[in-house]
This record gives sequence, C-alpha cells and structure tokens, in this order.
Amino acid sequence: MSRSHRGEQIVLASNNAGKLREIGQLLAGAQIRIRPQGDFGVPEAEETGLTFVENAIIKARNASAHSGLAAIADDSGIEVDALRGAPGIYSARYAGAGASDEENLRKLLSDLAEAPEAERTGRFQCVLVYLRHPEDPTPLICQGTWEGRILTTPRGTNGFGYDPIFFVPTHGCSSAELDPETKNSLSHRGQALRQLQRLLES
Ligand SMILES: O=c1nc[nH]c2c1ncn2[C@H]1C[C@H](O)[C@@H](COP(=O)(O)OP(=O)(O)OP(=O)(O)O)O1
Ligand SMILES: [Mg+2]
Repeated sequence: MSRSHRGEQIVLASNNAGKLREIGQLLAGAQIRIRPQGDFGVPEAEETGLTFVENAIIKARNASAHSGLAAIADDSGIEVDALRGAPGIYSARYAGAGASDEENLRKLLSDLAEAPEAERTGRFQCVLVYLRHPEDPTPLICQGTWEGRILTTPRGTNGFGYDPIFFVPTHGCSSAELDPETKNSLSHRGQALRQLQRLLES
C-alpha cells in the first residue's frame, strides 16, 4: 500500500514561483498530482521555526488545514561559511520582510565584501515535508544539500533567488547558468524530492 493514494491530489505549500516551477518539472510524469496552495486561497503561514524542518512543517500543516488535502512544503535557504551559516533559514527575508531576490542577493554580496576567498564556501539546504493531514504525527521529512561557493558578481538568468551568485564547482558556472534539467539533477531540492517520491511511491 503506497503512503499516498495514487492520483490523490496534494497541495504544494509554497508561493514561490521558482520553487513551484522546479517541483512541477521534477514531478512531471510522476504518480503524484500537486497543486499550488494559491489555487485553494491558502493564506501565507508565519515561519516562526528555528529550523528548516520546523518551518516546513508549519507551512505544510497550514496548507493542509486550509485545503483539506495532504500537503508538501519546501523550506530552503543558503548558508555561507564566512557568515557562520547565515542567512540560513532567514534567506527569504535577509534584506528585510518582503525583500526581493535581488535585494537579498545584493545584501549577501555586500556582507561578504571583506570575506577571504577561502570562506566564500556555502551550500543550499532544502527540507521537504509531507503531511497526510494537519495532525499527522509522523510526517515524511526529506533533505538535500548542494555545496558551492559565493561569487563576487551575479552570473546567469535561469533559476531564482540566490542562483546568480551560487558557483557550482563541478560545472564551472553559476546555478543560474545551468539549464533547468541540470539544476534539478544536482540541486538540494532535486535530491530531497527524489527521496520523497521514493517514499510516496513505495
Ligand atoms: O534553488 C534555489 N536557488 C536559489 N535560491 C534558493 C533556492 N532554494 C532556496 N533559495 C532561497 C530563496 C529564498 O530566499 C529562500 C527560501 O525561503 P523559503 O521561506 O523556503 O521560501 P519562500 O519564502 O521564497 O517561499 P515559500 O515559503 O512560500 O515556499 O532560499
Ligand atoms: Mg517562506
């Protein structure tokens, strides 16, 4: 018996167009059918947790409660070693509440202006949570990590968020210079989603 009934609709607890696009591409052809929480008028949840896991659970529970469906949430961010892991869970609001991707990325570059090259290492983190219903006591939790370096100037136009300043050493370019399929095959989100898919379809 699979954890999710085949063909059952699942709400995706995100308002981030970049994430929605990537998750949609990753699940193309899968048994799982997802719809963004915007389709159900789900109000934005307050991300009050101190971990990616807590925030993903908060978002999934909120979307499940408002839609009456099982829910998947993605909480993700970028950690930089020169900043002892900041912005981390605060990546989306690094330059302040409601900040744009461009403002967040500019603040990160400016905070790293004096950082030694050796400390410009960092990584994207992604935690995905699947809740069967709002009170599900055993959420499925999957995680992915993608190691890289922080560039000094943005490069590339694909992706979203911090992609233009995230250098991918294995490919010699920024993640915004990777085509979407390649990014999905490497990324924190791709890793976590493939794990979740295996659990849901097993
Ligand atoms: O692959 C990525 N490429 C570039 N940047 C990324 C990526 N993955 C996460 N990020 C950044 C974007 C945002 O600054 C933060 C996520 O914050 P996070 O709260 O999880 O998402 P969000 O507020 O944008 O949308 P929502 O909560 O509705 O899913 O990390
Ligand atoms: Mg958020």
